Amino acid sequence: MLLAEVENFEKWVHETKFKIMRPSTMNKYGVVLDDFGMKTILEKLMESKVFFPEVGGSNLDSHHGFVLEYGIDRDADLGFHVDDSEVSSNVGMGKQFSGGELFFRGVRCDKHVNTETQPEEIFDYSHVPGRAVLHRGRHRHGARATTSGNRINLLLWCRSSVFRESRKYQKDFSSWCAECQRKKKERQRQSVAAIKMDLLRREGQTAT
Ligand SMILES: O=C(O)CCC(=O)C(=O)O
Ligand SMILES: [Fe+2]
Repeated sequence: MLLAEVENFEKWVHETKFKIMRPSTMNKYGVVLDDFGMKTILEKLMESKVFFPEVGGSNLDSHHGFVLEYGIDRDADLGFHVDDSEVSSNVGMGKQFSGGELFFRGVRCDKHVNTETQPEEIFDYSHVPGRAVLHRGRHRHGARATTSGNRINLLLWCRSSVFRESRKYQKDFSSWCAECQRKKKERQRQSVAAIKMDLLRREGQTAT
């Protein structure tokens, strides 16, 4: 039913040449669900989530919900990005398609968003219609080209104003940014090595 609504809406937009807001600057197609009466149901969906508390997942209080369509006459793929969300839900809605795999490449804070991907962070996923993928908004990802058929997805970007406010005063995001975590471990390793060196040096001095 939702897909029929989306199709009708797209047809109407095409026929009337009506200018609508697309879900984000990355999409030429796709519709924002709040625009056709789905605000309350999306709020309920968002409130039911308690995943990813380290990125505000237990304090979600606003959302951006939309449907995306890929394939011939629609968008082909989606470039590498992070979402403007704390937690994102991505539901595969069909239809018949090939291609369109999602690729994930590690969670990053603003400062480290363009840093190298580590081998263990490479994760590709072929979306199955009817299944939802839930991920941190800061988990870098993209969607490969849909090579045949139509791929349609329901996206819900969930945000937490409390998390966003608290983030302004922090520098270290090692509880969720993999690069902050690596840097912190490296600092700890260096400081342990320096202490060991110092102890050895002092032991050497007392022995002579
Ligand atoms: O097409 C997809 O499955 C990915 C969509 C997405 O990542 C987004 O809209 O933020
Ligand atoms: Fe995304």
